[in-house]
Amino acid sequence: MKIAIVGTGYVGLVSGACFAEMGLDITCVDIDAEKIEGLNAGVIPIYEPGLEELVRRNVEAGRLHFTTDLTECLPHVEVVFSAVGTPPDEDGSADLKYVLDVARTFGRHIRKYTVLVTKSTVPVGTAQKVRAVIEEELEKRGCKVPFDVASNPEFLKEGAAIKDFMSPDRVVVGVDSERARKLMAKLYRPFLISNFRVLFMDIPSAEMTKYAANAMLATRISFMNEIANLCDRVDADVEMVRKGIGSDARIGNKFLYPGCGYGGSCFPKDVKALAHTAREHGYTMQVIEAVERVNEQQKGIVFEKLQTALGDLRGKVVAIWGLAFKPETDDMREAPATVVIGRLLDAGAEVRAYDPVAMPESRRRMADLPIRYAQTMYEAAEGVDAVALLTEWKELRMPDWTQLRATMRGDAVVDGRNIFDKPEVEAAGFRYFGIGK
Ligand SMILES: NC(=O)c1ccc[n+]([C@@H]2O[C@H](COP(=O)([O-])OP(=O)(O)OC[C@H]3O[C@@H](n4cnc5c(N)ncnc54)[C@H](O)[C@@H]3O)[C@@H](O)[C@H]2O)c1
Ligand SMILES: O=c1ccn([C@@H]2O[C@H](COP(=O)(O)OP(=O)(O)O[C@H]3O[C@H](CO)[C@@H](O)[C@H](O)[C@H]3O)[C@@H](O)[C@H]2O)c(=O)[nH]1
Repeated sequence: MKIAIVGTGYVGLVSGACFAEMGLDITCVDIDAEKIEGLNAGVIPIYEPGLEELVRRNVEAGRLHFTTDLTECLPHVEVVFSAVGTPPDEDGSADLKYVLDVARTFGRHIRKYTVLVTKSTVPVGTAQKVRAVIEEELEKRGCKVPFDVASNPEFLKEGAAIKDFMSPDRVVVGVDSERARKLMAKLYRPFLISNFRVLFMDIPSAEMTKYAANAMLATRISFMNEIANLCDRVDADVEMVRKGIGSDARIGNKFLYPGCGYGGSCFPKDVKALAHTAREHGYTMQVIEAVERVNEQQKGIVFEKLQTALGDLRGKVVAIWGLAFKPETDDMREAPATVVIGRLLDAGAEVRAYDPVAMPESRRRMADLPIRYAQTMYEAAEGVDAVALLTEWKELRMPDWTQLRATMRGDAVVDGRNIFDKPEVEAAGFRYFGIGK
């Protein structure tokens, strides 16, 4: 089966490579000519474990192709996945410009029955808009080509994207025709061969499921961050509390880690977009709006702890360990590091930074800021007053505290992800500041 995937970002490229691995013939399409040129030359535009090898293998096998022109492959494919970005607009709503652009091209050029599947995260009601755009284009052409639209939200996590795509907990598919349903079932069968967990539903429910899932996960994080902030004030240890509640099967132990706030290209934008959809329908989602407010506040927690530790920050030097919004990615969209670094510099502090993979991205994103990058976590910490850990990369988890104590000027360690052993850090002569522990 031949399919096209439009948008060659985290979702599109991973989906394309994984479908190709299952033996399908995939064409990945992107309007970014530089990206496509790079991909055709074997350059992967993002850091995602395992992706480079997966792409190379499938390109070599002749199953994975890259182009800037959707119209070129459209006559040959049965399904088009739309995995373009849906960035937040100024009012928090999802900007559907790219999604509707794809629909327009689809409507202008299809010649036979094809299904347009939206994989991007889009607000409930988007499929109707997509369908209307396609119908409008077909009408302009004066022809009646059969087509279907479908919703197939993606649940992969960056850093574990291939594993998540290859063995998903479930696949959610919103359809309104039997023909599209059969096609989608065929497409996903190889991924779920021993336990078919494709949940078919109506399209609005599928669109809504994606936001509900992200909002629920974000809610757990903001909830735990508030519990941690209270633990700080009453001398309780949130790590004990986390274990205590996570062992209740009704609660479960995942996504209960307090820290310096959630970042990334999804939770912040999707929580805002859900709240916006609700308001558009005359309803205020109070829990969801509070989740976002708590997160905004939490992104400042490391800065506040540095203030507590160091007092006036003017002239103080701080090492930032970890810049990406989470480990195993170079993505810095909405990363807490951007907030902490901005506030430190505004307060007159000097910033040294180290991240195993996100430094090129950080240099690009914060090009105008006077950040000094280091080659190792130890180099970043030389002569500083405090170190602050923001991303729990594996290589940052077991520092040699004795060595650090000898080379640092000050004695403050702010653990924005609660990964260090407080007694061990204190035994080496440091003052330890965790999040609720
Ligand atoms: N990043 C994730 O982990 C993740 C996970 C699940 C869902 N999502 C959702 O999937 C969607 C894509 O996210 P992403 O992180 O992969 O985005 P991204 O920004 O990494 O990639 C989007 C790509 O689409 C391309 N594009 C835009 N308009 C186009 C057009 N008309 N034709 C061809 N290409 C076009 C851009 O050039 C870009 O390369 C979003 O809606 C996001 O919310 C993301
Ligand atoms: O207990 C936790 C778990 C996560 N985080 C933070 O939450 C953010 C998001 O992490 P994660 O969910 O692992 O990464 P994403 O790649 O953003 O994935 C989320 O967003 C994607 C895009 O919609 C969805 O597909 C995924 O299912 C959903 O987990 C990161 O800043 C994490 O540090 C916490 O603070 N505490």
